[in-house]
Amino acid sequence: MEIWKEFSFEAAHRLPNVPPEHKCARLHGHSYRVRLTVRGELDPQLGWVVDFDTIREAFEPVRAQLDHYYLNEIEGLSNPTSELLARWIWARTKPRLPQLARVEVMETCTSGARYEGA
Ligand SMILES: Nc1nc2c(c(=O)[nH]1)N=C([C@H](O)[C@H](O)COP(=O)(O)OP(=O)(O)OP(=O)(O)O)CN2
Ligand SMILES: [Zn+2]
Repeated sequence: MEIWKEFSFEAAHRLPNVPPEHKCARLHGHSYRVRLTVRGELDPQLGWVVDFDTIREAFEPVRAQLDHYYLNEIEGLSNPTSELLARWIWARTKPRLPQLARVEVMETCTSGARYEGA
């Protein structure tokens, strides 16, 4: 079974590798949303896969590195596209949450990226 929990953080970024006339070459910000999906067996006694709070505890130190920062200044995020941000979050969260199955990053209401470890 899969369960998920959603988070949000505010951050600024620009995309350094797009043409200078591209809108994302300019500094701008997003209210990012992150959905973490965990896959596992249902505990018959507790009736859940993992406590939602376990997901929150695993992600919070990672979220704290992003919230209200300029993403381009963070190590490993010099080109902070949704795709690379999803991979960055996976690399830092998976060791803390081994059941993690999917990271989804929603940069706007209509755009996002999904990463499942490959
Ligand atoms: N594949 C990707 N394309 C784009 C990314 C990205 O990370 N991966 N990022 C951007 C920009 O950061 C931009 O801020 C978001 O793009 P977009 O969805 O075009 O944003 P809009 O709010 O302008 O979109 P609407 O068309 O108004 O829905 C660009 N591309
Ligand atoms: Zn953007």
